[in-house]
This record gives sequence, C-alpha cells and structure tokens, in this order.
Amino acid sequence: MAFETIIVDVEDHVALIKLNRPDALNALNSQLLSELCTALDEADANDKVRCIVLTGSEKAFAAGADIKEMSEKTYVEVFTENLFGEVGDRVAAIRKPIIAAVSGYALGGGCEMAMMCDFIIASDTAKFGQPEINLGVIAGIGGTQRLTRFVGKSKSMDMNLTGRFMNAEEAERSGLVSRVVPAKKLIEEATAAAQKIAEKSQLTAMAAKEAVNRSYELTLNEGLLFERRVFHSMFATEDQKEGMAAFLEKREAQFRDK
Ligand SMILES: CC(C)(O)CC(=O)SCCNC(=O)CCNC(=O)[C@H](O)C(C)(C)COP(=O)(O)OP(=O)(O)OC[C@H]1O[C@@H](n2cnc3c(N)ncnc32)[C@H](O)[C@@H]1OP(=O)(O)O
Repeated sequence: MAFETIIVDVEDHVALIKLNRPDALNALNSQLLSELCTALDEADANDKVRCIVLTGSEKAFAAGADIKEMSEKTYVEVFTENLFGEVGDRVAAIRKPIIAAVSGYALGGGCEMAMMCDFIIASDTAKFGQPEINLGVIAGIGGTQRLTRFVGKSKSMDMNLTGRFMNAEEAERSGLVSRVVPAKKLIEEATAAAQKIAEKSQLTAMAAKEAVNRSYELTLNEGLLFERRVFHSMFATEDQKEGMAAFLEKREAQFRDK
C-alpha cells in the first residue's frame, strides 16, 4: 500500500515508519493518523518484520494534533467522531515492539504518540511538551495520564499547566526517554536497538512487552502473578529450550519463534 503522509521501509526485520508532513512539522491530521494506523497494522502482520521504529523528521517527530483541522470543530462533532479516541487503542494493539525515535519537537499529540510506543530514543535536539493549555484545551491522548506515569505528578503538572518544553537531557533524567543520542546518529542507534530486539525470540519479546504493559494496569501482586504465569508458560516453548541450551553450550541461540 502507498501512503502520502507516511514512508515505510523494511530492512533486516525492522520496519522504519516515518511521519512525513514536512509543511506542518508532522502535525497529526486525520489522514496521517489513519495511514499510520494502517502502516502499523501491516508491519505487525508482516512476517518479515520483528520490530518497528517510528520516527519523524530532524526538526519534528510531530508538533501535535493538526490545529487547523480541529480548530472549528464543535463539541458534538468531536464527541460523535470520538476525536483521537481510536489511535491510542490501535497503537496499543500492536504486539511487536515499537521504538519511538524522536528528533526535534514532540509536542502535544506528538509527545503522546511517542509515549504510546514501547520506549523512546531521543536525539540531543529533542523537545517534549504538552502545550495544549496554550490552545485552551488539555491533552487528549495520554498527556495527563501516560506522562504522569513516566515522570511523576510534579513534573507532569508543570508540563501540562505551564506548557513548557522539556529538552532531551531533562527527558532522560526524568525517565521519559530511555537514552539520548547525537541527532545525526538517531536512526542508526534506533535501528540498531530494533535489530537487537529482532534477534530475540519474537514470542518472548511479545510476552515481555505484554508483561511490562500490564504493570500499568494491575496491582503489584496481580502483576507479579501475571509475570510468573507468563514466565512459567515460556517453558512450553522451543525457544526456552534453545536459549538455555545455547547458553550452556557457549554458542549463539537460534530462535525459531516456537
Ligand atoms: C492530541 C491532543 C488532543 O493532545 C491535542 C494536541 O496535540 S494540540 C497541538 C499541540 N501542539 C502545539 O500546540 C504545537 C504547535 N506548534 C508550535 O508551537 C510551533 O509550530 C513549534 C514551536 C512546534 C515550531 O515553531 P517554528 O519553528 O516557529 O515553526 P512554525 O512556523 O510555527 O511551524 C511551521 C509550520 O508548521 C505548522 N504547524 C506547526 N505545528 C502545527 C500543528 N500542531 N498543527 C497545524 N500546523 C502546525 C505551522 O502553522 C507552520 O505552517 P505555516 O504557517 O508555515 O503554513
């Protein structure tokens, strides 16, 4: 499938999905969001893909929802069409690991989109923010909820109430991003991380992703039980036998996703 606002490149088991609206700093309009969801679904279903990297341009991962597109909408319209209600569910339904590779602005829906991914690798030029308050609205796809879980109440309140931006160094220190790399190396580093994941058993990677995500939903005891049950279930897989045998035989494991 050809996309207008998304570029997809699959190489060495990694799907690189690039947001591509250079005229508007990758502002998330309905076309881009729809094409992005389709591209993610296709990558998830593609046997050649074992990990996904989502990125934008050097200047902007995404500067948020398209303000022009939504500015004239009424309450009845946004409620009826469930504006932005679908995208979070669609991204959350992707079972393969997704890395957000963020350079430049990740604001509003852009920051929220990055947080929907499994982890964020940021370039040293990245700027994160939830400036919706400047537009007379609040964040609508996770900026008050996911950001608070990442960085805690105080910093999340600061970001959501003042609308200020956080640079890459502060984002790493606050736990929003997993690592910061030089801008010129962002795609190389994110792809290398994705390839490392692609070498693992896909079965195990998907189980790890599911278990970590459960930690947001469950109490500690429920989460620990879920984790233990999934851990136990891995002993029914060939990949567990292969992984442990390879360690004992001092060789590389050859996982078969079985
Ligand atoms: C998803 C929800 C529910 O949470 C809601 C949201 O996401 S609301 C959107 C939140 N985001 C913002 O408020 C950021 C808006 N953008 C900016 O503040 C600035 O553009 C900037 C600080 C990111 C960059 O500033 P600068 O370098 O000066 O570039 P600009 O000239 O402002 O922008 C270039 C070009 O892009 C258009 N643009 C930028 N952001 C958006 C946007 N979110 N929606 C629509 N269009 C956007 C901007 O208008 C410029 O276009 P032209 O005027 O040149 O046609």
